[in-house]
Amino acid sequence: MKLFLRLLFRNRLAGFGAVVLGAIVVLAVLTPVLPLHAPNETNTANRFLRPFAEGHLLGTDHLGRDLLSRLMWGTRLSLAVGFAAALVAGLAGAAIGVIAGYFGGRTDNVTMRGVDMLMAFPYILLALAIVAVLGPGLLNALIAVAVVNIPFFARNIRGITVGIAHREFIDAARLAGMGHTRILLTEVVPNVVPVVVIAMSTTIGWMILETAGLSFLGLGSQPPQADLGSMLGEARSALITAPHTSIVPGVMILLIVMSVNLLGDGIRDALDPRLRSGALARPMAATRVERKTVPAPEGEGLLRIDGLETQFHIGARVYKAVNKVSLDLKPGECLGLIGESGSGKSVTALSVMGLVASPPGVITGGAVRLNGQDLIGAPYEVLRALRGRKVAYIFQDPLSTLHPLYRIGDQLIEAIRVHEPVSRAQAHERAIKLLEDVRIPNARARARAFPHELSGGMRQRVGIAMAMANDPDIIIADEPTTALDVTVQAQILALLDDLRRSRGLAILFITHDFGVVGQLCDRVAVMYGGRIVETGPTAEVLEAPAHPYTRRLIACVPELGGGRRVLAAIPGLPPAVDDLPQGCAFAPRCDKAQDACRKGEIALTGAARQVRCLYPEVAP
Ligand SMILES: Nc1ncnc2c1ncn2[C@@H]1O[C@H](COP(=O)(O)OP(=O)(O)OP(=O)(O)O)[C@@H](O)[C@H]1O
Repeated sequence: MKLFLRLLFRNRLAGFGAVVLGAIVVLAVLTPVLPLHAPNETNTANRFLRPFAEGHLLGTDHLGRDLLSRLMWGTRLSLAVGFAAALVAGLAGAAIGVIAGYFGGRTDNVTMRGVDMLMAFPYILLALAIVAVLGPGLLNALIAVAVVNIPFFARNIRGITVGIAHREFIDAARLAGMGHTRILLTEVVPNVVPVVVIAMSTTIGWMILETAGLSFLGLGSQPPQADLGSMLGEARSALITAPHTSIVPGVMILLIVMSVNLLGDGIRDALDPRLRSGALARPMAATRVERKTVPAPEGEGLLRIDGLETQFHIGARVYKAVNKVSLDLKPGECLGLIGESGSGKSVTALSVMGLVASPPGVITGGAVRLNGQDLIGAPYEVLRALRGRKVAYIFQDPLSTLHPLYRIGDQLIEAIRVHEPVSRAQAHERAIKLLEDVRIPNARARARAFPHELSGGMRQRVGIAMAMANDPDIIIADEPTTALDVTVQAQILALLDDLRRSRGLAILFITHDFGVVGQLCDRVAVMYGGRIVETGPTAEVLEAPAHPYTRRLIACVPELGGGRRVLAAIPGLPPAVDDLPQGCAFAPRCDKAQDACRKGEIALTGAARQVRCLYPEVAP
């Protein structure tokens, strides 16, 4: 709740709306105890008194009734009717939407076609027709406004429910033997409530306006009862001679609707977790850079990452995903980057080409040098020219990176032609050659396939072919074999190894599996809590790990024919990167940790083999 209020008031306009609406609601609630004239007390001798007349702060209307008093009572009524109509429309619409979306089939067809029929009428005509049937009166106006708004809620909520009804947690609830009512109440409804609240908060203003419209036409509140719409309606004939009688309720309607809408927008933004993390904001073309100093290069190399710091800024929280990471990659070399889930491997890899989404990502320090050229903060055009051309990526799930509606051949042709002005026919021949290079059988026919027609292993080969399309110098492979079975995994690793040897490719290989590192990588860097904790030649690190974390990671890998060995899981969880402990981040899970490990900054020491540990297993 505190977070919600903070997010809400961060939006100044929403805060302004909340203050104005709050003041109006408080006044409306206090109206019966305020020292006001009776709202219906007529005094024809005092007709159309101007504002600030004695005893009548806002003047009087055509029957000499006190405008201030009528305004307060009218506001009270209009607010109550608007809120009640929103509540009725929201609850009824949500119930229809949830039932139609959850049960689907005929239930969905019948209810939604009924809703469509309601929507086919212009809403104000429909409201007029309903009031004409029920008869004029405030309650009937409320019913009419609620009914014409039900379709809006029903369609919205049905859409959300259809998405939820096929999710795994609903299937799990069904498998657990839960009945429909229980699933609806405990699984579906809690997921749609925020959407209902958001939709209601943004439509209350509209409903207040519609109710006022019906009252203005004489179909809502009946004389002498005042609501804002009827006050406007009665003042219509004196619009020129006594404009204040129209202006007073008009300004109040404006204030209420404006403040409700501003507040509604703020509530929507504060409640939507995607907006909160910036996921729906349009990401910048390259990661935002806010670095104060540029570190000097620490050595040569095709790719040098020096003291890279990448953070996620979400509200007041700062997630230090990558914390002063330095790595280097030579031509033709394969460097493994290993660590548990959440250790910062992917964010490191994406930072290289400025691909971390901003907001919320920010590169706050360090340098990434490709052949000596610093890429951090480089203009977008420079990065774009290098992406795919010099540095290409392969991701874990090719199904999510390949376009589902284009043939793989066409996607390869597009990848080639982004960087090279070759004809389509030439690009097509190159695409076939690439597919052959990644050992896709019958490449010419396969080029006409859509991604869903290929197996996981074949798709990953296409992913590799896409990465190779422009003959890059470096491939950054982010867990490319995690989703594949071991046989296919071995084939893909062999393919990558062949490609790197035949083409002199450098590979940054991200994985959480030491077995994979052992097969492919010359050197390995171990990451934990956003920092490198150990680096060195793969064989040496595997043979004699220096950091207790590396030792525990290696101990988790089963060995074929390795005899009976206990696979020791690492106790505890990796640290939250928005709340990293002092000293060594692994200390809370380490069986060798001493007091000194929990203080200050622990340096990465050593040369060819480096370790960030005060009590390493072996001296680096
Ligand atoms: N958009 C984001 N907002 C906030 N934190 C994020 C965001 N993206 C990543 N993080 C955090 O950054 C840290 C590093 O994430 P990263 O994806 O690099 O880990 P990883 O080691 O690649 O894990 P995995 O193997 O699961 O991909 C994690 O703690 C993660 O929670």
